[in-house]
Amino acid sequence: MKFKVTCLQMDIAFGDPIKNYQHAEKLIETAMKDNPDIIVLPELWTTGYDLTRLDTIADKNAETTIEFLKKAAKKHQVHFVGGSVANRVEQGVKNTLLIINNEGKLVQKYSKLHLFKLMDEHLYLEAGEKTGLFELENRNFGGVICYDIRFPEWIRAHTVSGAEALFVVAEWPAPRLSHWRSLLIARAIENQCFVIACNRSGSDPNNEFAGHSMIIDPWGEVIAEAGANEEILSAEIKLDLVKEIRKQIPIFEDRRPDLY
Ligand SMILES: NC(=O)CCC(=O)C(=O)O
Repeated sequence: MKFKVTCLQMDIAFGDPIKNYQHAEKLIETAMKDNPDIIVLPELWTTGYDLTRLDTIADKNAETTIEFLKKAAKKHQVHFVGGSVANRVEQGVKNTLLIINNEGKLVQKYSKLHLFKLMDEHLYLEAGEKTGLFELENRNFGGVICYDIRFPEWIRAHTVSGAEALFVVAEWPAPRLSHWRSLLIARAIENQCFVIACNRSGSDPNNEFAGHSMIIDPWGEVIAEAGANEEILSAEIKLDLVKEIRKQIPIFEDRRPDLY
């Protein structure tokens, strides 16, 4: 089974959800010319990292963003790994990834587990509590957010539970581009899974972002990589390759969870 996946590596207007919805809508229209099966958006794409103004700009229960994505999913009959959104819930604001299927149904919400202190997330956001496992067309996937990729045991929790591809949504700054690339390739090799990673481009008052969204196969080969600027990046992922590679080097059989 194969899926065409498309990352919308977009620039994000700081603290301006209306502008970002309009911009995303245009990018989705353009991306659809290539007939993708799954469209991926970056982390916090409606607000950027405007954390001090979350009181006014966070999306209550992510309702507006869910509606936006549901409408686009139904119109274009495409699945969305709909990036993450500043999601106002009872306990505070979470950084929540939204998965909407091509019938316009919300199939999963995953809130970022590891908050990134270097960008003050711990001061403004609440951490999530469960995995980002989800199913589309009866295949198993995992979804995580940016800093989460520094925690191999968290990614492993998704692949031992059956994920064949890992989606990563991010706002990863340019000075750590080499970490971004190495960590994503390592996660693909050690988990023998596809990695589809959508970063943002552009800058905000505090950071310049790296771009370089990547689509990596389960052997660790980069099958598509964006540059630093805004770009729509697509590739086909053939999920049967996961089984082949896991048969060739059977790390899931050989690991020793009795000792570690
Ligand atoms: N938005 C993030 O989680 C950024 C993570 C990051 O930059 C890192 O180095 O890790």
